[in-house]
Amino acid sequence: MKTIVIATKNAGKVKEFEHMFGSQYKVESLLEKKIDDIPETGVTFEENAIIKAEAVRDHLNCTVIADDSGLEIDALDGRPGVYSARYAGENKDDEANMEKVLQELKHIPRDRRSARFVCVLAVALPDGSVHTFTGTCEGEIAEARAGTNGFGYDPVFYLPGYKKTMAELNAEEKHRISHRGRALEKLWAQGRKLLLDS
Ligand SMILES: O=c1nc[nH]c2c1ncn2[C@H]1C[C@H](O)[C@@H](COP(=O)(O)OP(=O)(O)OP(=O)(O)O)O1
Ligand SMILES: [Mg+2]
Repeated sequence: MKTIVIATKNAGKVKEFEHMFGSQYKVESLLEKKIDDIPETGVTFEENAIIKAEAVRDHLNCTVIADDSGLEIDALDGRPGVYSARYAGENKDDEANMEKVLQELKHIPRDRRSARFVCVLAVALPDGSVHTFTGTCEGEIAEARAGTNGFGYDPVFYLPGYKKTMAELNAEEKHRISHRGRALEKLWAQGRKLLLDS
């Protein structure tokens, strides 16, 4: 089976990529590789995805996919955005991040709680090229947490069409509509050749 390296230390992402790449690839991640933390110095998801993919490609000399993603809340002018992972502090605490968002939106009514998840996948190839694919998922910030599936901000991300939070969907349902699922769908449609040729 072919191996694909995902430049992430986020166990929630790894689980989703294992699910989505399914039977076709063996997924490897930075959880089992000795690579120093890569400073995410970009100001866009695209910049950070490229930084992570290129750093690991340059280290391992193989095709690498990186995922930079986060939550944009309209009432907060797009925050936490690229700072989603460290919104409540350097230790990347999902619970504290959700609490901060809920507090900031405490007095914001339902019709002004719109938000979206954004995911940019960057594929860095050994030939030096890099290719990006973007997916988004529209929703609202719930008034309280619900659900235990997924990771990150999923318990506070409400999908009006499903009357559920992202954390109340099962893995298949999430992948069908999520920012990550949609970005991967584009990679699959437009960039699959990149993976097959590398
Ligand atoms: O499907 C998702 N469901 C809920 N929350 C999500 C999702 N996708 C991203 N998120 C949140 C988690 C984290 O707060 C931030 C990603 O930050 P981001 O820098 O891309 O990832 P990270 O630092 O956790 O791991 P790494 O850079 O090693 O891939 O957005
Ligand atoms: Mg990160």
